[in-house]
Amino acid sequence: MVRRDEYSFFIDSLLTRNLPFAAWSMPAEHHPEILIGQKEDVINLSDFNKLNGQEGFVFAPYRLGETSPLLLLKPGIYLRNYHDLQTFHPEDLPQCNCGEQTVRDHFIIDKDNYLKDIEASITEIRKTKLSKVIVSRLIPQKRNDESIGKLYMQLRKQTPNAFVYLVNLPEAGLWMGATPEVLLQSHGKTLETVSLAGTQARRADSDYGWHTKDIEEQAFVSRYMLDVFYRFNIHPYTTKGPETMESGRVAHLKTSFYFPAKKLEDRLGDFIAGLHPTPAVCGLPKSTADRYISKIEKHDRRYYTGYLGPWQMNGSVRLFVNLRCMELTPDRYILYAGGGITAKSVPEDEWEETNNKAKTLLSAIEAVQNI
Ligand SMILES: C=C(O[C@@H]1C=C(C(=O)O)C=C[C@H]1O)C(=O)O
Repeated sequence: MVRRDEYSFFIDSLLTRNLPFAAWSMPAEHHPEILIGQKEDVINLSDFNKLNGQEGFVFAPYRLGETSPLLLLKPGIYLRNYHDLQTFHPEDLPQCNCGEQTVRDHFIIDKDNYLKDIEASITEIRKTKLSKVIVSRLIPQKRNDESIGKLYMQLRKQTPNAFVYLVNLPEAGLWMGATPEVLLQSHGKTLETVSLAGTQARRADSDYGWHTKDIEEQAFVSRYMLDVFYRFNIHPYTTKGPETMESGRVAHLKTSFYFPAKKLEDRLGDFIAGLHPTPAVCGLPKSTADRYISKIEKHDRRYYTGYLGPWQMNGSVRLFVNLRCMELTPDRYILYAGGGITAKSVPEDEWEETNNKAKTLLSAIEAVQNI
């Protein structure tokens, strides 16, 4: 058996036992990592700043709520490469008594109503203090009896430059995604955070030019990062970008910010609570945009535009914003996609942008359904 088949079989065995786990691979790294636990290893944190002093795999929602708690899977069985996977047998683990997944309603907006919402958002931006808001929608896709392990392998193969994950946690459910956006990542003694915004379809020739709308939108996010740095007394720092970053079927504008980790020490949890949600997924001014999102979006974002990743495991932090993701229900995949609306937005283009963002996951689903 090739390694990929073994790994997909491994994932399917964990799912059969309904075990809580998080599987992931880092951008441009090919080895699999997986953390497996039991029900009691999943803890529910009451607030974003409660991460200080904790360790494990974090799965955080966009907004804290009863249906979407902030979860941490504590370090239990941690496998870090193919060799670890080969020597471990999920068949030996007991079935988890984690309860069935809650069946939820998902509000699916049609194109006409989405375009109307984007029009309304542009009008709101022109006449109020709101300068940018991220509006999102859900895209359903039929789930047949394909192997989820195979689907995860397919997504890993198609998007090697993303943080590709599959998470199964009681209360949150089953989620998969391939996100390009770093929230906070350590490189030895340095921390990196990123401002990512502006989207266009990926080009075969990689010869990208950017419109003012995208350049401004990304600059808004960078500006916000600097405000947070100021509040946490982070200086000096270095920057790289803005530069084009390709991911899946789209490309974005990205600036990376680097600073010494010792600037934060035991305040890392507070820093994350200060950053999240960034204007890349919410808008500006942040609280006005957040209120507007509650009003305009008829669906619950749950973990989409939240963040996830290994937190303080082996002393490092690798958190990503939960984009290009979907919730797996027994009969449907529910994809989440959105885009930043500014005064210069064109509704039809925004609709297309969400379609382009969803293509990464849709093409992986199609590939495994057509085997
Ligand atoms: C909101 C999403 O992506 C965010 C919005 C972007 C934009 O508006 O151009 C670009 C990257 C992300 O920060 C999404 O993928 O759903």
